[in-house]
Amino acid sequence: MASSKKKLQGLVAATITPMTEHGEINFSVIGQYVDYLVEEQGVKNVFVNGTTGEGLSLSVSERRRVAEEWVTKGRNKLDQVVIHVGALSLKESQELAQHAAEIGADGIAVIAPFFLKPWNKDVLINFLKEVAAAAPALPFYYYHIPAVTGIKIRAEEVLDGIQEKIPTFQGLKFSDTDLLDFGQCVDQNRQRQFAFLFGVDEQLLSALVMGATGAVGSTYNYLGKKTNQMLEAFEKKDFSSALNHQFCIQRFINFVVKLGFGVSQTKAIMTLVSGIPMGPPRLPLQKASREFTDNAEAKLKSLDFLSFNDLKEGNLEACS
Ligand SMILES: CC(=O)N[C@H](C=O)[C@@H](O)[C@H](O)[C@H](O)CO
Ligand SMILES: CC(=O)C(=O)O
Repeated sequence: MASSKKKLQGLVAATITPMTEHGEINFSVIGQYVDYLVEEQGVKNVFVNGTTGEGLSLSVSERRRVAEEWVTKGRNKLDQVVIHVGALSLKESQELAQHAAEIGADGIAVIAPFFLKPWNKDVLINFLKEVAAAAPALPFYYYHIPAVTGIKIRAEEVLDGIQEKIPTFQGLKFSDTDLLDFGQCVDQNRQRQFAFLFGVDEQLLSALVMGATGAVGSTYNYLGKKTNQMLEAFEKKDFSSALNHQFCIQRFINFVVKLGFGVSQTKAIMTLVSGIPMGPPRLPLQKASREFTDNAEAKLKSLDFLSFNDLKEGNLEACS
């Protein structure tokens, strides 16, 4: 049985996979990356090899090595290391699940296979169940990201009765803007102690109202501190200040979304903010343009997300 001793809560950074200019994984900076998340962003949980980590663009052996590095470097520093083990091949997914258990990860997550697709809930559950069974002692999270997988089966349906099929089921990572579906996932499972992790960073406050117990996202790599301030304000029921924090985060995300925002841009922003070289993404993604990075940098500075020593009057749109 999965141990439910520690529930996954708070912010979870969807980790970037650092790469060299030649497209190889740069394992050497992961230790530094762990320290940065904990010390500078106050983020103590990670979600490895997901969307942001280009997990589906890595080979199985690369995915194993990346997972090992995070577990090893995160030991005694991070609270939880969750490994995304979803793949198109059930066999690969099971291999990765078993491996995650062997190396001492804290949980596994799986997306719906998206090439040959499960067309209904029962088939999707059967797939997830077979993966979960390969790591029978690890908490299992279903990763719902319909815009990317193209699998539109509502999360509320997937969760209905899931614990009977997958005893290790422990939560949902919900990366969609349908708050009706998300709210119903929470409402229909109130007695069950599941983790409800929201994955649309720019809308996290609305999901907190709807019952989210935590959040997994790409922006917590570099806006973790700011987002933690929002969580604290929400916790204290200071909703006006929580809203100010959310709006501040939205100003940045809205700005980059309009320029074109994805994993490549996340790599560029994180390199800029943390000083840790994340390198280019792997094909089919392409490196963010110089123009994007310059614009993002100016915006980060004006919002005070990046120190701006040469501006004496303070920045123009910083939020308190
Ligand atoms: C599609 C995608 O990558 N979503 C991420 C996690 O689920 C989010 O963290 C977004 O990057 C973030 O909300 C910005 O849109
Ligand atoms: C954003 C997210 O959760 C992921 O990269 O998988």
